[in-house]
Order: sequence, then C-alpha cells, then structure tokens
Amino acid sequence: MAEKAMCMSTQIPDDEDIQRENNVRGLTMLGHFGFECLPHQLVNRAIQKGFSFNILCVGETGLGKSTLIDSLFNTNLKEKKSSHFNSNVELKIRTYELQESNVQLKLTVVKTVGYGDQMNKEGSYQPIVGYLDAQFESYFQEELKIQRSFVDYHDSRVHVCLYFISPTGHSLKSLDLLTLKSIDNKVNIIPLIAKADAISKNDLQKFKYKIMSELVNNDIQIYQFPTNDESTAQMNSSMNKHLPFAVVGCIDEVKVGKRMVRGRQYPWGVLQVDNENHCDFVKLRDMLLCTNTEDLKEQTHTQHYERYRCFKLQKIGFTDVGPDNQPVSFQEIYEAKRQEFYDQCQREEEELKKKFMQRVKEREIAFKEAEKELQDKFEHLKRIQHEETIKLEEEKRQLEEEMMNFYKMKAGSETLQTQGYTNIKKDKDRKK
Ligand SMILES: Nc1nc2c(ncn2[C@@H]2O[C@H](COP(=O)(O)OP(=O)(O)OP(=O)(O)O)[C@@H](O)[C@H]2O)c(=O)[nH]1
Repeated sequence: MAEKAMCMSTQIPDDEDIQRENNVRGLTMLGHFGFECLPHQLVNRAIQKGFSFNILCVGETGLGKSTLIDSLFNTNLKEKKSSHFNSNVELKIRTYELQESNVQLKLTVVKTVGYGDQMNKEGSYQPIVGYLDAQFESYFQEELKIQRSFVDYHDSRVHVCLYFISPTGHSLKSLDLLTLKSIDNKVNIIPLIAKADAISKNDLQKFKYKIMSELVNNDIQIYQFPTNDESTAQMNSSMNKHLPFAVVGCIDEVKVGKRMVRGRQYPWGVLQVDNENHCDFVKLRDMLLCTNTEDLKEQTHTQHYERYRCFKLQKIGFTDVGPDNQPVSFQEIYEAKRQEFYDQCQREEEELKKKFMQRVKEREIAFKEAEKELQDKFEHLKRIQHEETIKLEEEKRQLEEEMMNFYKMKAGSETLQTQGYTNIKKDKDRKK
C-alpha cells in the first residue's frame, strides 16, 4: 500500500504542489511593461540580419525554369540559355542579393543543366542527390566544430525543390519518378506542371489528378502546406488540393484593355501570369514567398537535416540509448568507442605480429632450402672440377712421358747420325 501511495505521489500533484502552483502570482496588466514588444525585437533583428532562401529547380532543358524564377522575383536574373548536348547533368548555382522595401533577401538558385538530355538517364538524379547531401554535410561539419561561426555562416541547405514536370498531359516519366524518389527525404518538393499553357483546362485537371495518384502509388512524399497554424490552415489546406501547381512563366508585359499585364500573347488572347483563373502562378508565389517560407526552412532543418544528421551520427556509432534501452551519454559512447578502437588496434597488432612471425618462418625455411641447394650445387661442381684436374694431370703426365721418349729418340738418332757421318768420312779417307 505504502509503495502504491509513493508511486501515485509522483504522478498526481499533492496538496503542497497545488498550493505552490496557486502561489504563482498572475499579474493583472494595469500598465505597460514592455514585453509586448518582444515580437518587434525579433522582427527588427531579422530585418537587420536579412533573410536567405535557397531554391533548387529540377526540370528538363527549356522547361521554363529561369523564366519562372524571373517571374517569381519580377526581375531578370540574366541567364544564358543552356545547351542540350551535355553528356552529364550539371548544376548551375547562383546567389543574388534582392531587396523589397527594407527587407534584404539572399536568394540562391540552383538549376539543373542538361537534365533529361542523355540517352541513358539512369544516373541523372545523382548530381542532385550529391548536391543536397553536400550542403547538409557542410552544415554538419560546422556544427561539429569547436569554434562555430553560425553568425556569418552561409547556410546553403536547399529549402525547396521546384520540380518541373513536362506538360505531356499523360503521366510522369520514369526519370521524374526516379529523381523524386531519390530526393523526397532530403528536400521539400513542390511539383509544378511547367508551361501549363500548353494544356487545355480539362486536360490539366486530369493530368494533375494522374500525377498525384502516381506520386501516391510510388510512395513519393511531396511538401504539404502546413495546416496546424490557425491563421494559415484554411488557405494552406485549400492549396494542398491544387498541387501540382500548373504554372506559366513570363516577364514580358502585354496590353489588356487599358492595363499592362505580365502575360503571353496568343492569336486567341492573352494568358495572364498573375491571373489565378489562367494559371497557378500566383498560388505558387504566395505559398512560397508570403505564407510558407519560414515553414519550408523549418522543415528543412527539423525534418530533412535532422534525418541526415541522425544517419551520420549512427554511422559513426552514436546512439541515444544503449543495448539495455537506457540512455547513454556522449561521454560514455566516446569512452566505449575509444575502448573498442583500442581493442581492435590490439587485435590487429597481434594478428600482424602473428603474420609477421609466420612469414619470417616461411622465409627462413625457404632460405635454408636455397642454401642447401646452393651447397649441393657447389659440392657437385667441386667434384667435377676435382675429376677434371685429375684427368688433366694424367694427360699432362702422359704428355711429359711422350716428350721424354721423344727427346730420348731424338738424342739416339742424333748419335746415330753423328756415328754414320764419322764412318763415311773414315771410308772416304781410306779410299784416298
Ligand atoms: N509557352 C511557354 N513558354 C515558356 C514558358 N516559360 C518559359 N517559356 C519559354 O521557354 C523557353 C525556355 O525557357 P527558359 O526559362 O530558358 O527554360 P529553362 O528551363 O531555364 O532552360 P535551360 O536553362 O536552358 O534548361 C523560352 O523561350 C521561354 O520564353 C511558359 O510557361 N509557357
């Protein structure tokens, strides 16, 4: 019973707690205290610091990426046309400083170049994935530094990916599905039907429906405008139904009645970019730049970057809980990792030593065998040489003997010759 009572006391506040809570004084606001200005302080600081926003535009060459960005910021960001003959997909990164009233915006636009132009499109998504990961990695490295400098750090993590879908009216291409699947857990994706003026209104609705069902069937997550904030919930939930936005880009102005409007002039009329009945350009601009910019940045940090960070730390070996499901501190993990590393080094050292000894032994055996072989060869040669010497000495002896005999014979013949010569002389003398 006593144990139960103790347990309960931790969950249900006792009388003392309630009394303490009741003792918290609520101030009746009779005058001006100043903390109502806290939000203004934040606004002023943010305005002073300026804002940054990073957009990634992915889409086939000539689908209107640059024109749409120009239309969104009502400016001409002066881009050269890209070639259709790139052997690989590349990324063009540009940073612009923009200003509207007193608000400074550092805008980074990353655009694909050559996307969809290759025969083999299998690896087309890789440079995009590589870029997204590289920006996360750069932020991660900054976080890990002992002396971090986030004040002047340019956060280049991509806040939104505008994915340009070709206005075929049929379905998504396999390249679209492959790329979207590879990046949907790394960036907030807003799908757009590019050059939507190429499709009739009826076909557009069917195409939108087809795209959304294909995304669902392939389990591709796209950015959902948040509906948890009362002030924007209604608008955002109605906007979610309009996805993918059918956009038309144009910065040229044409005359409609007495007004100049941004639009595309056709023989049958003018398509006004800023007219919500003509296309979803205004919806996109409002959602992107007026209502959900901060949410896109927050999602990038809390969802996508967090996933990357978690993956990286787990890969290094860090966890929040140990095998017994108890929380483990950074220090404990570090010590355990150090010990593990030390043990591994020891093991490897032992193994290397063993291998070294084994090799030394093998070498020694090999040396001994070689030495023996050389010794045998030497003995063999010595024997041959000895036999040769004996043979030569025998030959020498025989030759010497022959020479002796020869000299003897020569001496004998010389004696005979002298005797014969003396006898002849004597005969001659006698005859005389
Ligand atoms: N009909 C139509 N044409 C458009 C639209 N947007 C852009 N264009 C035209 O399409 C052509 C290519 O537009 P860009 O904005 O250069 O296309 P991009 O995707 O940036 O092209 P690259 O940078 O070369 O990949 C230009 O002639 C634009 O005027 C659109 O919404 N509708």
